[in-house]
Amino acid sequence: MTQRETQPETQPETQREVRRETPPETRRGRLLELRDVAVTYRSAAGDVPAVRGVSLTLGEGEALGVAGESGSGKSTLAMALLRLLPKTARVTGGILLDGEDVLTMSWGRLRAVRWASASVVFQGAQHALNPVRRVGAQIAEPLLVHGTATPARARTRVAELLEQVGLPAWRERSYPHELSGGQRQRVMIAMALACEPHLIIADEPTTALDVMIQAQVLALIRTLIADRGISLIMISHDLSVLAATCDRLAVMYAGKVVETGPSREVFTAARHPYSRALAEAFPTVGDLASRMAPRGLGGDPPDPMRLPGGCSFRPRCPVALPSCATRDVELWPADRTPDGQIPDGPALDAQAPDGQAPGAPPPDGRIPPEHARPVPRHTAACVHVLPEPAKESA
Ligand SMILES: Nc1ncnc2c1ncn2[C@@H]1O[C@H](COP(=O)(O)OP(=O)(O)OP(=O)(O)O)[C@@H](O)[C@H]1O
Repeated sequence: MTQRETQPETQPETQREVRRETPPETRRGRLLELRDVAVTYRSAAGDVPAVRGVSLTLGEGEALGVAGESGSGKSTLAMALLRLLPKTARVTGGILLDGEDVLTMSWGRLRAVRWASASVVFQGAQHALNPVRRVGAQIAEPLLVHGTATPARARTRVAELLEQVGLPAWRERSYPHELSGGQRQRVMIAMALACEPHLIIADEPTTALDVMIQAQVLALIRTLIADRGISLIMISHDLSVLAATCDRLAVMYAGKVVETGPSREVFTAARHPYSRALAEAFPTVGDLASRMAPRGLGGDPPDPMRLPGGCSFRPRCPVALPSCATRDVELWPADRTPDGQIPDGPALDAQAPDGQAPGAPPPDGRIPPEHARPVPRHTAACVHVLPEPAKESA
């Protein structure tokens, strides 16, 4: 990077940094609603159920992180949002963007929606950018295709966009191979911003970058979406990156969302055993012990064509119960019993004093014994952590 190139302001990052949830008053309404979305690929070997009944909502100006291991269906879900999947994919359910169902809109309408209402930052800008076109022309393309700018205005706009993503205007004449990985990713972000969309879908936007550049690009994304009130769906296998960038997290396993919630809660006090394992799989920067011995996730994700019955995570789950072989994990709010009743006496959360480690019973014993379960906050709500679960015999 040359002296003339400006870097957007970055702040020191730690992998355990967790973004505070967007205050409710900044959310003006619901931008996106997924209703029971399922995606099945047809393949020579048979049908591959890549996404299995996902229902989610995204508020205006909200950032949602979708996490999960490789093969959990994150990219398939993200690409389904703008019907960017190959023809072998069959998508069912409802995808309401600004109240319009993406799955049933005409191709003409869909073309208008892409870039202008919602745009995508693909993983690996090296492959997403056209190698034989100057980056300025590529950033200008959505503006010209959508008729939102004349060629002269598009040129000015390209210079503005490059500056906003921390690149000098003269870079518009560069070809992708003349840029570093981080600079190419900035170009992708400039393209995504060009038509001032309401939603940006970022699929692993920093995966190919080194840690320092990753932090810069994440800080850039955070600043740009916050300044403009753009909603974000960010896909990553790295829960810590998502927790630092997004208001809410959705954790996917074997094509299903197994847990959603505010980033802070899902990252530091996950309820589902898989989310907990995923959060623990990443070392904490500054915590030598966790770096020396990061707790990997044992076993492999299941083959979507051969999913086990009941809970798909059961074969890898450290707290599986015999009943998990026949039914999925149920999560319920920490202040509710499994049948939805409010338990007698104050709930664990209500009683935990400030500064108290989540879930640890306070030393003064103010929590009635029946609520003081020795499990992290909200894991009290998970069927797996009710007192002394009987381990399934091998
Ligand atoms: N075109 C396709 N045809 C058949 N199966 C596919 C196709 N694309 C993806 N799959 C399968 O769908 C499942 C979900 O894949 P997907 O790429 O959405 O997962 P992912 O969580 O994004 O993984 P990664 O992080 O590795 O990109 C996987 O089992 C994958 O093999």
